[in-house]
Amino acid sequence: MASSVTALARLIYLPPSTISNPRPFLSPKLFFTLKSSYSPIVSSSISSSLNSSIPMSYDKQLAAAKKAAALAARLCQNVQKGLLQSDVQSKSDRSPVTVADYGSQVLVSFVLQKELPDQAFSLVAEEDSGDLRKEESRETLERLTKLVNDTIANDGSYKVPPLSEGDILTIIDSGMSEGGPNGQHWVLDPIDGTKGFLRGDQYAIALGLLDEGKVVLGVLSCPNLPLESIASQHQSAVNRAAAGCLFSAQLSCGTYMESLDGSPPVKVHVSNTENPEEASFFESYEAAHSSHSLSGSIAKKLGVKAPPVRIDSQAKYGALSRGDGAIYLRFPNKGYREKIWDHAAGYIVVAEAGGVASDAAGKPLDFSKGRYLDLDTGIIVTNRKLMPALLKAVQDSLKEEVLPSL
Ligand SMILES: Nc1ncnc2c1ncn2[C@@H]1O[C@H](COP(=O)(O)O)[C@@H](O)[C@H]1OP(=O)(O)O
Ligand SMILES: [Mg+2]
Ligand SMILES: [Mg+2]
Ligand SMILES: [Mg+2]
Repeated sequence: MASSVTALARLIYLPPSTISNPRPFLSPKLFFTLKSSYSPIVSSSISSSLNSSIPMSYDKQLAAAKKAAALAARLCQNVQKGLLQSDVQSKSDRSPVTVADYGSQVLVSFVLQKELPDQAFSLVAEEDSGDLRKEESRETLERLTKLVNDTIANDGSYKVPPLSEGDILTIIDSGMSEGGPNGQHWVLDPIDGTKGFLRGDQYAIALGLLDEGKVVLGVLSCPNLPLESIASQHQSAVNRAAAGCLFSAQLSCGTYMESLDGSPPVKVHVSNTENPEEASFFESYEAAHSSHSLSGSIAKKLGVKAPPVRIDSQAKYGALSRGDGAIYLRFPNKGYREKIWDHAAGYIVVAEAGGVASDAAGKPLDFSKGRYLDLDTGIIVTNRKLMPALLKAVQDSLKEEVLPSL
């Protein structure tokens, strides 16, 4: 390493003392500009030597991710307002949801590429343009294009000509990356918790960044999540409280929450409780997404007294990261394959707040395998003190229960 840094120092005329302690003399910006523009061999040997002791900064990517997820939330909120006003919940027509899912994906991809023009762009996202290209989707595509252009124009940050329908389709398909263990990949669920979105309940725009297969930052935009704890509130009271939370986390930097209207961020921490009797637990609102009977039996074995808090989407990870509850249990039907966009952002939001997520066998979640998580049975999330007892209760309950097949 010393020889690489010596060569770099000579090239850019840094003082000799920089060679033994390079980082303080290089602002993060200059350091990463140098790192990316210097020859690949030297730059990789510098970065691997430095990475072992100095954490990489993802500040710029985090700022872009927050902006993207907040703008997408605005589009989703507008669609959801219209959806509830037109009482479309009682109809089988799900097109407004589709418009919001696609619109959110377009805005996130658009903002990331505008904010980070010098970086290679790879996005693993839930939606693709296949259905939108069909003749019967003409009206949806028209409406989507207007919605996206109106949101960009109202925001005012980007002076660009309106996007065409063709642009919209192309941007949606920028999310078709396969991810994997090498390089950086954004991971996006443009609306996580579609059923909650339809009901007017919880949903999240979930955006994470993988670097060499590890989640290094995550943002959860939760437009309907109350700013105050939802620990034991009744759902109707929860719905009336001031809402709209943006969680953000970066590796080794903690987790922060701010309001979507722009209050200053506050650091959050998971519940510290070691006593299961004081712990409450989250699970899916939808019984089809996660076995309520299995989590009920686990909670009972563990000694949890409180009834489950059932909400949709990765808002559960956000709520857990600020200590609203201490446990999140997720046991989909046998055969259901979890996607990385359903957990990447939530995973780091909880981990940086002091929590831990694993599969039902206690293995850490592995985001490096492509679009799917390859895991055993379910996902469990809690604080570090409760994890051993939770894992035992999970394994004992799993022995007793056979999950239904899909
Ligand atoms: N059959 C299913 N089992 C488990 N999860 C599902 C199923 N169908 C959809 N999902 C996904 O589960 C997540 C929400 O679950 P929950 O709200 O219960 O935590 C969403 O990512 C949702 O996808 P989507 O992103 O399309 O809404
Ligand atoms: Mg999802
Ligand atoms: Mg989704
Ligand atoms: Mg979906």
